[in-house]
Amino acid sequence: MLPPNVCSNPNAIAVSFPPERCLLTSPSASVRRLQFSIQDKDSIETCFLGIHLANPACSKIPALRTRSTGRGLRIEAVARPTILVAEKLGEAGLGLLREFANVDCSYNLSPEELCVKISLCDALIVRSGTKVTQEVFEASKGRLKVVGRAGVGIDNVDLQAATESGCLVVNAPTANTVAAAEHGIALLTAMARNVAQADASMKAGKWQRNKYVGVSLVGKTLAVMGFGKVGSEVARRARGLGMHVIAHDPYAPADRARAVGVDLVSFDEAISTADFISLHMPLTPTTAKIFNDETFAKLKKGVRIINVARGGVIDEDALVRALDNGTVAQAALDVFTVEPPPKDSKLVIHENVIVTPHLGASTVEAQEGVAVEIAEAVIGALKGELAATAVNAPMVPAEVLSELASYVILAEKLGRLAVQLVAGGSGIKGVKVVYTSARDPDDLDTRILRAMITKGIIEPISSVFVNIVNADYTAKQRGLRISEERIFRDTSPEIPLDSIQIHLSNVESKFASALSDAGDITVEGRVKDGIPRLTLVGSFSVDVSLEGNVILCRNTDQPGNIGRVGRILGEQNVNISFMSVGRTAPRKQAIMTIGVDEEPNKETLRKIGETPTIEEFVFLKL
Ligand SMILES: NC(=O)c1ccc[n+]([C@@H]2O[C@H](COP(=O)([O-])OP(=O)(O)OC[C@H]3O[C@@H](n4cnc5c(N)ncnc54)[C@H](O)[C@@H]3O)[C@@H](O)[C@H]2O)c1
Ligand SMILES: O=C(O)[C@H](O)COP(=O)(O)O
Repeated sequence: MLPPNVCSNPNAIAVSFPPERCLLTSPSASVRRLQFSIQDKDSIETCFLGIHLANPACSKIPALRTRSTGRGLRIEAVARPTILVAEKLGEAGLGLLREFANVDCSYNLSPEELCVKISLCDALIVRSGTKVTQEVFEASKGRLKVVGRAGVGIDNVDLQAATESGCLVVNAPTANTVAAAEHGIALLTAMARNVAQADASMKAGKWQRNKYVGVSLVGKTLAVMGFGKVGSEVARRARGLGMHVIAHDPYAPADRARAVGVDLVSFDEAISTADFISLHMPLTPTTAKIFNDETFAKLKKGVRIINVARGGVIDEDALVRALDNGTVAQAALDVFTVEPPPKDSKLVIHENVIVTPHLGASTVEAQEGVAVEIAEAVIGALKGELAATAVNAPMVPAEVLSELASYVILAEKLGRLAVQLVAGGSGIKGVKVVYTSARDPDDLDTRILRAMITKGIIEPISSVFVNIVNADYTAKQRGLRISEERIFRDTSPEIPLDSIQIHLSNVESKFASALSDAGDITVEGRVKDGIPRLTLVGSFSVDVSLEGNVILCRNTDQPGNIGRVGRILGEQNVNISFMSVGRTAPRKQAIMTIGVDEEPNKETLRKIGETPTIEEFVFLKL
């Protein structure tokens, strides 16, 4: 049995053993070390099984993940992730999740129970009924990587807390649009014809034909507040009912509205001219209680209101007053400030109000669609893919990501390298990134590169985990100003980038030769044949693959230097993977860049430092 060595995560065991014990071979590199990160102790058997079955195609087995490191190929056997589904989800989505992960469907958890469970989960899927608060992120202790909102509204997820903890939030924004729009129309027509009240009356044994005379829709004005996905579908359907539709949305393009035969108007015009008002804006600090006493005072007397958006956009007490004084003739509500609303809610029991318990998205078709949409988004995010429906991270299309894949690695390694050149390792304030490219700036999305540079700079000098979600936030928190500059270079626009340069300003370097003429620590890299390479240190051109660890030495260019350093490394069994010499001129100042597979011990580094021809040197881990 292999000796387990328990690592810092209390839920994980890391087991390492030497190459000769490995049962795996790899097509691309020799295995030097094998490490299993097993997040759930109960899965150890499964992981070992996976290893015995492994063959050169091992990287295709989902439980095994290969990562190229300076020490060769690192293979990690990872336990299947655990996904907590905290609210009912369609079977098709659950099926997809179960193929990929351990799925724990636990509905109706109290906030305390959720906090206990979450520390054992990598992803959480909710609908609108679960509050994902800062406490939940804190309780997860960094394990929670993705929150999937099986629907549109993300007002029940604390996005700031998610971002701060590097947790990606994804939603399913399209699959319930039609269902919500249909429910809006159902409420509109039911309200106009008193369907719910008449039904209740008949069930109570009455026959009240005169009491339930309704109003017609044709020719009436409907104001759609929020002309997004649901709002525009409601508008389209209302036009089919012969209504005159206007809309208010400060962010919607007028031509999209015109295409549906709708005029975009101001908030005041919309609310003061409408016979019916249908709400379809999200709940945000700006829209919270946007319908209040002041607003109701501006409405056309006898207006009818439908809300299938969020309860919080209406001040519910003000609505009760407006209903009581006849300003609002009727309201049809699917959503409430507090859900479920209190049993004695004056709004719910009001005779001119019809209500449904947040059913907008609740059709069989919509729930199956939402379940698949969110399952795919969560699985993709757990695999490390950038989600197209990310709510708190830049959305980078898959094709852009695949095109930039090697540059993403380059960006992180350059950041990692640059920060290790700083004397003291902290106190960096200004980072300038210069991208040279033949592409038009609009055709080059650098957000992911900036995030990876930030990761490379911050992670070696802190315990913070940085990813694309929290990179900008973390940089800001640490007072790190990252500016970006594009330089046009007339190379092939087929290639997204020619080079990436990082400049750290106002810092001292432990390797003076890394300072450019302007006094900034400067490193530059390029991708050649898909391999990230270091091409400039300070003002010295070099050309080495950015793999493994690197020793930078400054010396006077003369015969014997390479041999001397090579011998010291060889004596300590440190394998040199590559070498490059950059010099200002023959026999003048030179930089020797040596890639090493192993990490030299202190004694080896001391010997290199004492070599008479070496003027300065630095060892950098990539
Ligand atoms: N009842 C339900 O079950 C149900 C189902 C689906 C969606 N919803 C809710 O409906 C709302 C709309 O969903 P969607 O998918 O159409 O979202 P969306 O993002 O496509 O549309 C929202 C629109 O509101 C606009 N908007 C933002 N602030 C505004 C403001 N101050 N005034 C006017 N418009 C503003 C935006 O520009 C956007 O066009 C969301 O709150 C969502 O949670 C509810
Ligand atoms: O925002 C949404 O998608 C709707 O309000 C649906 O919410 P639900 O998933 O809780 O039904």
